[in-house]
Amino acid sequence: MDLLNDLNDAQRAAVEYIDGPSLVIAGAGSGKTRVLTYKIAYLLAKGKDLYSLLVLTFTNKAAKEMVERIRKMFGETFYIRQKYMGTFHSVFARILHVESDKIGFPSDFTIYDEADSRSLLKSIIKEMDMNEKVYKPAAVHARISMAKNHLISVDSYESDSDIINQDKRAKMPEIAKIYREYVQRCRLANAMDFDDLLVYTYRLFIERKDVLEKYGNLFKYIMVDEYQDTNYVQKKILSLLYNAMQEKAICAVGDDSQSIYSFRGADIDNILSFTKDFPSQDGKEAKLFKLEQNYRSTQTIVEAANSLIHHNRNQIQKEVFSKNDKGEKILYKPAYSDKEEALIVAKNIQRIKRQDDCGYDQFAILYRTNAQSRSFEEEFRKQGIPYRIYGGLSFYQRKEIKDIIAYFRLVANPDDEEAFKRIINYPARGIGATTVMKIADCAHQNQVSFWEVIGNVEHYGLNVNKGTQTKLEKFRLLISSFIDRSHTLDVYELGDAIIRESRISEDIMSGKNADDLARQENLEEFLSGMQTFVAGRQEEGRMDEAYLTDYLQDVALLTDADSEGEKDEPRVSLMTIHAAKGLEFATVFVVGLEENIFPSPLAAISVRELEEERRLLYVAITRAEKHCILTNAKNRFRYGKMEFDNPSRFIDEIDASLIEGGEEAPESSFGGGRSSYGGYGSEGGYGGRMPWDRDRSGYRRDYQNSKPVASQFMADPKPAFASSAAGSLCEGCRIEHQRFGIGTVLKIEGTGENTKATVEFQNAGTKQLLLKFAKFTILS
Ligand SMILES: Nc1ncnc2c1ncn2[C@@H]1O[C@H](COP(=O)(O)OP(=O)(O)OP(=O)(O)O)[C@@H](O)[C@H]1O
Ligand SMILES: [Mg+2]
Repeated sequence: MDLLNDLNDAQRAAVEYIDGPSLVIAGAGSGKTRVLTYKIAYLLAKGKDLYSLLVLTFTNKAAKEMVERIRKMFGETFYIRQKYMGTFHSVFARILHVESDKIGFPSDFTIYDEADSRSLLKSIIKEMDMNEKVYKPAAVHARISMAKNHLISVDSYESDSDIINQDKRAKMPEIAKIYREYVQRCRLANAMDFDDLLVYTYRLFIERKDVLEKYGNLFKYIMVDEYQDTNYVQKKILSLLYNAMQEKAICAVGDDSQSIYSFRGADIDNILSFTKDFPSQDGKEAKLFKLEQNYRSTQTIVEAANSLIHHNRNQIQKEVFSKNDKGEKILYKPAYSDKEEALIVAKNIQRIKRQDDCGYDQFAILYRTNAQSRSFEEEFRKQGIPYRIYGGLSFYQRKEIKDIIAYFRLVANPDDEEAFKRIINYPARGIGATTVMKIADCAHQNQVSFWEVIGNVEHYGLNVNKGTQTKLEKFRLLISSFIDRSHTLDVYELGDAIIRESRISEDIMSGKNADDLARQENLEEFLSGMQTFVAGRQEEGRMDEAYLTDYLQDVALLTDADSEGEKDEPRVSLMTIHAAKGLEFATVFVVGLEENIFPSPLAAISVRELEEERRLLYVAITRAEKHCILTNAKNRFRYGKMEFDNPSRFIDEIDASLIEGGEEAPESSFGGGRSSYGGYGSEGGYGGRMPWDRDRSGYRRDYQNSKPVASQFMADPKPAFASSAAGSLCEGCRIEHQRFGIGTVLKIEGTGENTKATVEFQNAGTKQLLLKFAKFTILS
């Protein structure tokens, strides 16, 4: 078949095998996702209906890209509805919206996002008179989420002594109680959190064999991307569906070296037990395919990534090679400070952009934690480099947008407690916190929703004065009028009415400062997003379906990597490595490669966690097609104070012959090369010898054999930076400052305690230093 000509033999074999279960295990960039895409096309060409394919991708965006590719193969007129293609959460939310009444959940349920879940937990913790400092909502949520993803119900949780003991050790013995209340409150609000979308799907399939059978008959093929990151409940759901299929066919693709979600319950063993979990019709094992050629990256990048991952003991051995160009070495650029790190990245972006004549969208900055984006944002803004942040606060998480969406949610599902609390007094309508507390009490005593209470104030004995009662009634009428219109207006028209009549527009449009303008832009962006949604529906001829819930579902389930934002100009992408999974960029910067950041300090305690951190770096490096640049900062402002960190041990683990750089800027000041580098970590005042300071790749060994030019600096190892050197400072001296890096002294003024030096730093501009406090060493 022509279609398959642009696949290699191994990929082609994997695509063409459609008669039973198969697993493709292969390294990064070897075409796993491509195999799935072509397999869909292949099945369609063989006459299968798109509806009969269940395709689970890691992001909604990935699903959309698959559809686009298939469209290209079949011609633009090919009409595709991607109802059963998307993330586990979005596909099963779609199924639940049709079927949830069969397990006693009204189908217009709301989806609580992470913020809603935490806010509800916060209320519960407060109501139960527990200490919020001990019972941190995020930590409690993580525990509950872990339980749900392992299908541990409240009852089993309570009666499991291991779990209870763990909670006791974590000083949160009452989590079981919170869990119980949380589940009840979600029920009462007719809401499901993210984990519930999986848990209730599982229950639906267990409790209603007829529903399971329906989907078992419908699906002719199941495909799963990134299988290594599936968790227990996901595997269980797949397995139920699989067993219900008439002809059993599933294809999962994954890479155990890229399993990076165990903190969310992902189980790397799923990939190992796949062949057992999904036996073929005649009881045989699933067919295993291996892909070995990486098409994404240069040889050097592939080899560097391989050399790193080989340090993991628990890894399936596999070959990955590239026939692309050898390419440049991995560039390693250490910086003095986070500020300088951002500068180095910006400079290299400009350099490569000129050199390769490419757009800003060819670059990605990948970091371990979201908080690290700040220094890059500042530098990029200063230099006018357009960028976009994925993650952190995604568009739909911003306050003004969440407020508007809360109106939508309440219209779709008036029992939604979190939405109710969010807008009962926004924009301000004189309904204070005390009133809300009273409503909450009343609702809990009577086991009804907030909305039910304000609709029947007297019946439930809500104790508020006449004035407040009038205000509540006005609010109720406002929302009711939207509810009435929601049956006739489209989402955009409804949004427009809500924004005007609730007076949100007045609130947002009146301000004139920069923040207000940003909010106004967001509001406009939001409205145009709704227009796009409506237009899409019209195009598909689906104006009749209840699409307010659909719209809300789309919005609630957007993942970090899904948000696209303005497409007007190419931008540098900034994101966490977790969000970058499956993506590729011509140039990738992996930043913040420091002990205490990457590997994360928590990971240092166990081999298992350390291996996961290593896989995370493997994922990061393998996103790069042509250039991969690693950076770290010796000094970094964190948690409000200056922190000193050694370079990440992972840098040492990459085959040294594949890396260049590593010298301090500028290159000549320390005798060059990487030799100067180890001096900091192994002897300086803020490092000392670390257990992992092995003499392996050459950094430290080189250092020990070489005679550093900066002998003054090295002669005074403790502390490495000292103001005692100030006595011999002269104009024209070159110094290395702890924060500002290398600079030349222009002028010295004053005497004794008040001596000041004016120093021009290479990367931090000109600064005046009071020598008494300044921390620097003299270089020459
Ligand atoms: N046979 C091929 N010919 C040309 N290009 C290919 C071929 N196979 C894969 N590619 C390209 O190589 C890149 C990587 O492929 P793909 O994203 O499918 O890999 P992957 O195994 O899913 O990677 P990851 O593990 O990062 O998810 C893509 O740009 C893809 O189009
Ligand atoms: Mg992939």
